Amino acid sequence: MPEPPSSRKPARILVVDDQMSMAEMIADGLADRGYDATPMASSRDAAALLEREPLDLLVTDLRMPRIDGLGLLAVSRKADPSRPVIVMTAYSAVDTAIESIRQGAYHYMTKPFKVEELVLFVERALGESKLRREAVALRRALRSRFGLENLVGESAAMREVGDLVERVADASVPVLITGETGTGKGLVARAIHAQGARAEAPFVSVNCASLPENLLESELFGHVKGAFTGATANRVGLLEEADGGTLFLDEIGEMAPALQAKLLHVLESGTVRAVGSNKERAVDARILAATHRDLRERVTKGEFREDLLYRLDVVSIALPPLRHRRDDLPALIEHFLASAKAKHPRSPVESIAPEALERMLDHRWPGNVRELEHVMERAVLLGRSREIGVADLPATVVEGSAAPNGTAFSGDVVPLREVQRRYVAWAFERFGGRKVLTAEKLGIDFKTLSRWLDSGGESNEGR
Ligand SMILES: Nc1ncnc2c1ncn2[C@@H]1O[C@H](COP(=O)(O)OP(=O)(O)OP(=O)(O)O)[C@@H](O)[C@H]1O
Repeated sequence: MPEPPSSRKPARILVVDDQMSMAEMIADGLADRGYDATPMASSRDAAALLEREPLDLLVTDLRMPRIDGLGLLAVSRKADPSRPVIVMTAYSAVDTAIESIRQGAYHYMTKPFKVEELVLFVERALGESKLRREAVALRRALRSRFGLENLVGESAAMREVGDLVERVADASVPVLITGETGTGKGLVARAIHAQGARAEAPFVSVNCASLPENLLESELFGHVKGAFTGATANRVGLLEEADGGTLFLDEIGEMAPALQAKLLHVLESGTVRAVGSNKERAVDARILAATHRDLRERVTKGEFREDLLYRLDVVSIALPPLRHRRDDLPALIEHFLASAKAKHPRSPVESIAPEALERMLDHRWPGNVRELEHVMERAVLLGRSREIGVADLPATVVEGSAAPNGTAFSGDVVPLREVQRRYVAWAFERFGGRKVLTAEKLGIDFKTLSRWLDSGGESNEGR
């Protein structure tokens, strides 16, 4: 596709009419107003030019030998669908002119017309196509910053997530994104927004757990002056700020019941009422919500409204914990290694040693992708050599890989004392029977450790 015109260069316009004098007259008129206009009588030559050159606009007669105006319109649209085309027609051929609009022409002018009239439409068409091009460029930029390509991971689970994001992006339905902390819920929300029809409109995000109830209420719904002490002016809420775009409600599970009811009202009525106001205002914000909680369980406990859950859970995207998609680890490690290197260009780190990689592959990653991101950044920042070694990894990663059998949450429940005994024995073994190191790592003193090991758990510690 031809490049959009630079703002300094005059727009290039091709004027085609089989009567050369007519084409010239119009081109002269346009040139007088600062356009770079070329007259042409042969529609064949014009077609070749339209295919080859980054022209900004086409003005063409409809009735012409060989390739007529509709033909030229088709050629132009194929070469550059965003290039506006204005057709000229005799009064008797208005039907064809209307057909040309159906086929994508911007406007038709009935002959005879004044050049000033044409100039008006040329200006408007060029303005609109510039805006469209800018919007496309902006959207592309947004997509590359927040789009799907930022969701690293080729595991079946992540491919399914990517697929769902694409399928729901353009719809305006709410999406509920679930998953443990750090699994990428925020990233998925941004990708849905950036991928969809609302990409150019605002993406507004709020963490429902971070604010007390009354503050969150006025953040979300806005307030009018005097609604409460301190409300010294009207304030537009986030729902309205996100009008036309997306509102991302993170940690929705923490929202207080009264606010849940107000949010449900917004979803049902498409209107919002600011705190202290009696006026409902229409609002069109797409709601994306995320939680690390099991909302169904919260519903059972009476802590979350079932009707709101149904409204939010039109589509849900569940992000699996990282330990359930270990296939993604190598790609994620590489991704974060590259981004950490870009952030810390003075670091000598280039790669990761096989042993360190092995430890990372074994780790349970309770903090999921966020934890991995931090581990990589730390290793790149602190690393002194080309390779990240085991010593560059935090103790949690190095030691935490093999959870002691006694502490795995499965099977029979055993008394805490027994868990403690088994854990201590496991740690002792892990540190090669070195009592001082084991005691230090467990955060207990040497004597306590000895008692625990000697008594097999019959310690009177803590009694
Ligand atoms: N699949 C992924 N590819 C690349 N980066 C990811 C991926 N998943 C998560 N991240 C990165 O990990 C970090 C944590 O992700 P995010 O904040 O989206 O998680 P979250 O599930 O919303 O966490 P929380 O529940 O704690 O808010 C971010 O920096 C994000 O960019």
